[in-house]
Amino acid sequence: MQPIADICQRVREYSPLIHCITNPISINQCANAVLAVGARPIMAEHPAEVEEITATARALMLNLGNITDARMESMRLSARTAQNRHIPVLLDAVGVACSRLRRGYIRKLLQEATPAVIKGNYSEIHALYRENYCSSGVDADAALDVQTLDRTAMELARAYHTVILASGRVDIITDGKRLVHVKNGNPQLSGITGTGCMLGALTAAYLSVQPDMDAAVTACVVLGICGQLAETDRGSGSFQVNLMDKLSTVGKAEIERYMDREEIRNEEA
Ligand SMILES: Nc1ncnc2c1ncn2[C@@H]1O[C@H](COP(=O)(O)OP(=O)(O)OP(=O)(O)O)[C@@H](O)[C@H]1O
Ligand SMILES: Cc1ncsc1CCO
Repeated sequence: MQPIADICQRVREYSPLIHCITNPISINQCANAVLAVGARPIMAEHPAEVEEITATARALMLNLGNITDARMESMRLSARTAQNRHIPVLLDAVGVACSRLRRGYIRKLLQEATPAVIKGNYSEIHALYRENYCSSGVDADAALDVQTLDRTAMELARAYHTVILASGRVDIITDGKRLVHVKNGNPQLSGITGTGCMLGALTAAYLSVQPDMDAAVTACVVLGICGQLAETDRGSGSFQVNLMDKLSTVGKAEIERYMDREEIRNEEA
């Protein structure tokens, strides 16, 4: 795989524009995360302008959290533009395990366009695989284990010819041939809203310079290490501030020192 510090460095060097169509709950954290790692966010979502905006971007992030009619229409238009122009897309299946509307929408979207990466927490990825699986809320079902998600993610990646990123205590990334686990992270990351959305935004930023599964691995390592370094006993407000500080300052030395990534399977080798 490409060295993670090199992928990070290329984003800082080129300052790519990242178009994000996302939910209003975590839109600010996502924009700041993209800026912190050296890319430029644009959070445009009006259906009449998104095609024009996507065409100027180096990657597109689509996030289903807090879906509305307007955002559904915009995401479809932007996905089509990105597909035609070979702009990599990160699709974040937020809430798909608890909503028939989102499940139906994502299925249609996937018939029209192939994202470079589909991401979700364990429940969301499992819901894309098992038609009848449901869970409540946007957080992950604690009963789903890593082995189950390894299988689910690999089969989904093969079926959709894409990369699957299943986030959780262990992040799972696969393109159907390679399977990587990233164990960096901190339980405090699940104590503030939107860290999963930030992971999607960071993956889109790294996809702009590395359009394959190494972009997703890089985002998991960077967010995970920054989560570890941000740990605090002062509470979740301070953790959120520390996290943003670490994202904007983390460098090669810390990445190489703390990276906890394991290649579980590689059918290409
Ligand atoms: N218990 C944990 N220990 C270590 N890292 C964790 C833990 N839980 C989540 N993370 C990390 O937090 C980040 C977000 O993942 P998570 O699966 O919590 O997203 P999510 O459920 O989609 O979040 P949200 O809906 O709030 O955006 C990932 O980088 C993941 O590795
Ligand atoms: C809390 C919440 N609800 C819809 S999206 C979102 C942000 C984290 O996914």
